[in-house]
Amino acid sequence: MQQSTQRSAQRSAPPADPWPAPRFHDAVDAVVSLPGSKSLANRALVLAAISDGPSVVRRALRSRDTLLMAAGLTALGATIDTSGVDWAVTPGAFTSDVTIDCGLAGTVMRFVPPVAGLSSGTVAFDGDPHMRSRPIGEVLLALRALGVDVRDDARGSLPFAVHGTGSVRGGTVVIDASASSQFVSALLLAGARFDEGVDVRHDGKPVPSLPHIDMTVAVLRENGVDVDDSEANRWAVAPGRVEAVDRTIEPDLSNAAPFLALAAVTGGSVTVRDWPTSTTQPGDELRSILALMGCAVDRTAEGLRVTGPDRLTGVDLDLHDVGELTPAVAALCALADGPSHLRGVAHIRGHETDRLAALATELGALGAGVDEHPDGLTIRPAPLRGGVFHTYADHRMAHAGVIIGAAVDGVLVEDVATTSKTFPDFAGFWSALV
Ligand SMILES: O=C(O)C1=C[C@@H](OP(=O)(O)O)[C@@H](O)[C@H](O)C1
Ligand SMILES: C=C(OP(=O)(O)O)C(=O)O
Repeated sequence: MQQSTQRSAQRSAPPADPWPAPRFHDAVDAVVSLPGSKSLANRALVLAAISDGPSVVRRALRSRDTLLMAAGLTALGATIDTSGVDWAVTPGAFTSDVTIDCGLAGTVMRFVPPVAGLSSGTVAFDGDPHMRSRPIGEVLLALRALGVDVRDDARGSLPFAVHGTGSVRGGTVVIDASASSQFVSALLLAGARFDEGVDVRHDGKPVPSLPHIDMTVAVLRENGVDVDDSEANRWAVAPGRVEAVDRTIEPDLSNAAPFLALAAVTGGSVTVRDWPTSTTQPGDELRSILALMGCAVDRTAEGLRVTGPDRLTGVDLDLHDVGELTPAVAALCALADGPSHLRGVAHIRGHETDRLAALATELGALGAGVDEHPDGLTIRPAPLRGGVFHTYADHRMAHAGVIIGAAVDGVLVEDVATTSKTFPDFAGFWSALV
């Protein structure tokens, strides 16, 4: 029987820890409405806070990362009403001395400091313990080169403080963004409000997650900002106003990965409602990845439907552009009928945890053959057994764990609540599909 799941608020009791991942013995048949995109929501919030009028972020995602972003921008001086489904944002004067908690949100740690440069107060940044080892140094160097006084303990990481003067000179800056596309997005998002705008050039190994920079460019243009991205590895934002934001947030297509994977591993069918026909979200790439693994992928009147095959095919994939999909894809590879090679994702060692090491350890502990390479994984499926799947405070490791648990008896996912980073009540939502 087809199950339709539409949940919007945190309403379940806190999940057990470790959490027995639901085992799906039958082919799933479900239609789901997923919460909004973290990447789109946090870009919209930043632009709204530095825009020239009252804004609204519709169907905002209510998750740890977006609430941290809202709290950070509110601390700076914006007014953000997060009480409803649509969040009203009113820009304000940025004048206070404040401390901003980045949690484990890359978008908060990278996107807010350039905005803080526009404040006349001192803005201190810190976050979760692991956040102190996620890369940010290139953004701090860039801000200094653009005229911002940034003080840290010389390690180029959290904690640091931006001593704003109320304006940022801006201009041209060369950075090495090979560790994260968010370095570039951060400078572009605030760049129109710098006196000279900003001209960012990348010099280094290829920038990962380039579609996320394209997303940044697209949302800037939607809000009236003039961006020149006609040359590879160079993005120039002209100085000017940012128009008020009125944007409906699309469902998070990267967070669709475990749900579509559920169809893939059970040989069933999952439809994600409201899958956009055109999008800047890199998660849209799931359509081709799942098709390569043998799934049928089609659009229906309701959304995007994935139907799993009898047996999943192993794949050889370069995930450089879509690194955040790696944990879910790796879990699928461990359940495929042949070996897979995932490449091009050295940078995900700097994500919420070292995802390559974590995946190799956790999939390996359940019986998969996994070789860890500097930039990827080779995964050789083998009969898997139950056990505790550790998540290292990483929401996408939890997604990998529940995918394995759907197909293997006795998998317990440690700290499944870490999924609240980008998905409210993930465990309740997932359980409702059994
Ligand atoms: O700009 C964004 O919203 C994101 C960019 C990517 O970061 P990296 O370039 O660090 O991979 C992605 O992995 C992350 O989940 C979200
Ligand atoms: C890398 C991710 O997050 P962040 O925005 O914290 O970098 C992610 O969500 O996979």
